[in-house]
Amino acid sequence: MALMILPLIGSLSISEGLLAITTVCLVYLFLKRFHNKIPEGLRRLPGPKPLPIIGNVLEVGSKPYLSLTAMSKRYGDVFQIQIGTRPVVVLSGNETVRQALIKQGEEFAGRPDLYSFSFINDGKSLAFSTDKAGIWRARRKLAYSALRSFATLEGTDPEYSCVLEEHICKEGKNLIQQLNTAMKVEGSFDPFRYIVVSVANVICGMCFGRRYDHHDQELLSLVNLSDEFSQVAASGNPADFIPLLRFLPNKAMKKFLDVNDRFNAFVQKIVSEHYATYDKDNIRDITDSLIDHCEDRKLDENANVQMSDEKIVGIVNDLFGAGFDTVSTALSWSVMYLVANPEMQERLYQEIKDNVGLDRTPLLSDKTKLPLLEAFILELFRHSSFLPFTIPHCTSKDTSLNGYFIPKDTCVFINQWQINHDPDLWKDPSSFNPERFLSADGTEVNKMEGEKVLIFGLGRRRCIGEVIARHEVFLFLAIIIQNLHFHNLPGKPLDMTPEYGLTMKHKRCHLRATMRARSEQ
Ligand code: HEM
Repeated sequence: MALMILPLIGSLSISEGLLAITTVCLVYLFLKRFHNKIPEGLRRLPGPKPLPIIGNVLEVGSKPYLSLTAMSKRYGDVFQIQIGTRPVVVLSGNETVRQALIKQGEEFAGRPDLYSFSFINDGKSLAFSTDKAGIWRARRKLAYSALRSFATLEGTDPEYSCVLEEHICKEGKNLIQQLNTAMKVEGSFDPFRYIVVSVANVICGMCFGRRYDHHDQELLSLVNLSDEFSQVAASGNPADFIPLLRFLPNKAMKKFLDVNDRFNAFVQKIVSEHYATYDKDNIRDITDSLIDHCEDRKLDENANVQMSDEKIVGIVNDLFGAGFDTVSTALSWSVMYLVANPEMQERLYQEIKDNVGLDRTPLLSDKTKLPLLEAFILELFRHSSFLPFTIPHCTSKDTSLNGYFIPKDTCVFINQWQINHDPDLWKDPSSFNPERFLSADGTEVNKMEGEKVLIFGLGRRRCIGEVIARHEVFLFLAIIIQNLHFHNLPGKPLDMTPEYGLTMKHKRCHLRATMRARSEQ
């Protein structure tokens, strides 16, 4: 750039040159000042001083949930960092996050235009794309109602209250068999490898009307790669903020692109098969119902929003993707916490034995009879905070929070981990203690305490799969605790260190399980 300017300077006199340089500098300073102008009565965001080009990347480091929590102690609930050259506002604290996402929800509901997001679902993702508010709202409504109606449909077996319960119970029982066989054949198993297929089958059942064998190579190679997706899609991925990094060799980004391509091709193939066999009078699953919606063309008449067929049917891609990785991560962590807390594992088993019995599969209607299990799940969400940040948000207009000015189009990180570990909200936050959620006599879950746990986001962007996810985690866990006793391999201590990503996972490891003996039953 400088070399291109030199010949021009050569044709000027020294005083003309100085005048030109001074003018450029003054214009730059004026624009900078104008750009950063803070409206009267509001304050400039606090935060660490950024370095040129890289900003605060070094301070943020490889565990942003910890470094940004530490920064919130110094700078407060609303502060600004710079990743590369891009300013990012970080929100912490229960009250502040509720104020932003609920009371000022409209202003904080956008998504930033991040480089990595443009590859997810070919840039047409419901969760990650920068769709205009009207389009996003219409798609979200469609996704939510498709999900709800296909979860609550009557199942094929009257034993179950709905098709979701039927899918989970059948997959849960099958999972027990798979783990039992793995124990007999190999003597140990990698819990995530089996859990992820069972969970994927529940969402596949609803979205595509099919399930896959635990040894289906196509599904296995796809769902077992979710770590690579999660690492790049996480808040604070430098390639999203420092454009130069996109052109340098980047192994994680290459794998991310590959996972996205394979994922899109997998879903696309199923969608094409659905188009070929679509019958208006026999809507088989969520994919059919979305195709049906395109055929009818009665899209959100009130808002008068028009969307392409691709954007409508593409919703199934988001539901499938969001539906298996999150829930299988939660369940895989659950098994780790059971092994790390053997007494708790035994108490949970006793609770199921005493209140459900051992002759039938636990059902959703058993929830109120199993307060310790419910408390365990809440503590699992809180302690692991395996979704440490929500998906990044973005401001839709100039706004302010706690008296600080935040311009339009600012990228916003919501630190869920900080809220779940805030000593002002939780007694001894670093200890794993499900009892913190139980009433004094241990018979009920304290709902108010439970609502303080932040893992599904809040407000307009709150997870649309929350109810389904909570049902899945509860039922799968009840079934596996009723049937199996988990423990670690002798001489192999558990490694509970999370690996940072959009969903944080524990390191892949091998565990053992013994079937609960008949005499016990
Ligand atoms: C334990 C399991 C789950 C957790 C912890 C979880 C958490 C989250 C979080 C934190 C967000 C982002 C909220 C924000 O940006 O503020 C989200 C968004 C989303 N989730 Fe979930 N989720 C789970 C399961 C599911 C399931 C089972 C589905 C669907 C079947 C689902 C579908 C979605 C979708 C479509 C969005 C995007 C919403 C939007 O951008 O408007 N999630 N989830």
